[in-house]
Amino acid sequence: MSVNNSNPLHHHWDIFCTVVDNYGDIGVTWRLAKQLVAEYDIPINLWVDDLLSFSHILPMLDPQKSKQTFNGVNIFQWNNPLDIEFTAGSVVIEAFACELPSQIKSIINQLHQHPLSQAPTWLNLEYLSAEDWVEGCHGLPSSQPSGVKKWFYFPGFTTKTGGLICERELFNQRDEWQADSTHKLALFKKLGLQGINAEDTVISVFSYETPALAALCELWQASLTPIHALIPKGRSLHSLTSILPCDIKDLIPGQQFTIGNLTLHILPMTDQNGFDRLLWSCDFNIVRGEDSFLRAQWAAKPFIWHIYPQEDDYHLVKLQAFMQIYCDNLAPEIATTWSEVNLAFNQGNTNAVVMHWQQLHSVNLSLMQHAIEWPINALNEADLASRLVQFVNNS
Ligand SMILES: Cc1cn([C@H]2C[C@H](O)[C@@H](COP(=O)(O)OP(=O)(O)O[C@H]3O[C@@H](C)[C@H](O)[C@@H](O)[C@H]3O)O2)c(=O)[nH]c1=O
Repeated sequence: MSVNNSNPLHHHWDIFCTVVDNYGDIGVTWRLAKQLVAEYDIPINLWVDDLLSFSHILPMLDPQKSKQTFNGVNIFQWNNPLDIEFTAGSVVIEAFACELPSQIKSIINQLHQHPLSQAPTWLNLEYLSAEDWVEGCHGLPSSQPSGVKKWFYFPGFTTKTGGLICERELFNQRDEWQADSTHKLALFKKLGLQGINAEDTVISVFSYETPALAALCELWQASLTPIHALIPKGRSLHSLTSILPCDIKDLIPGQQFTIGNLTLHILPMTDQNGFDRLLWSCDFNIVRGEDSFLRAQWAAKPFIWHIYPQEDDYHLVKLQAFMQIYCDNLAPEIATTWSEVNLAFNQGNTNAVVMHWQQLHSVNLSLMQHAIEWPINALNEADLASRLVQFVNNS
């Protein structure tokens, strides 16, 4: 590995991602990488330390292969120390404060100090939050001992933040999909989910563990009309063991079982496009983390956000910050009901979640209308990729 760069810089960008747990870190970086290639024609190298986790949301990926290309993105196995030749491009992104390999840091430093070379723009892509302080921190530089600057890039919901990931054609594609109910029925069939009629209520569930989910399932069993809960094999099911017919490990995608008017379907994991279409096809989505949380908003359907738990319940501060902006122009009774459902779900408060879910019925139409209007407002005219490209050009 050497500093073989002299001006001009190579055009490509490198994105580094460590998989902490779950799929969010790789989910966000993979989505951004695809968009930068497709919409900005930027060659992207995505370095990932855990290809096995990645393969759950990109089933065609071979976890054994150290180099492969999908959607025009070069995907590299990131081992420490790095065992694949690295050539600096014009941008290096460390996602979510993952520590860059020391070889790469020293290449960036050497390029910075070399009078005839230019170092890549070095960015730290942060987690999404709707909190106020984000505006003040977005775009701040931190000077490294060598003098090179690392920039902090914060996604967010206002014009003074880094924006939200959203592909240019996404809303058109969603509208076309949702205009014809045969699309959702065809998707359910393709996923091996049986017995779902066009007028049935369909709810996708991609949450963490919480007793609130079991309480809702109990409520749904007594519903007067059929409800289908679509749940991938994973963390949500750990809260439902008392109603599952077998061990979670023995469940297979496509399997379904009915209790009262509730049918639970075990959902196969799909790629991200498939997951989007699933969210577009359901009446209500229970999502989590960072990426599915945003995709549920883009689906223009009502949702519950099960936020990733943090120490000292800090996640509840982040939840409140988002609920405040989401409810900003909602009538008070709608805002309160929706917020209370979300809070109860996140706090695992079984009585409260059931009570507030029942109240959702009376505000459902307004909530659905709000879900349709929200995505345009939330984008604030520019998505994350376009703001990021502009940020890099200006830095
Ligand atoms: C269920 C499903 C999900 N997905 C994708 C959508 C998302 O990109 C990804 C899930 O990511 P998230 O919704 O963010 O939830 P997550 O819980 O998996 O990830 C979390 O990981 C933690 C380490 C982070 O700190 C959190 O902020 C959060 O990102 O999986 C598919 O592509 N296909 C599927 O079938």
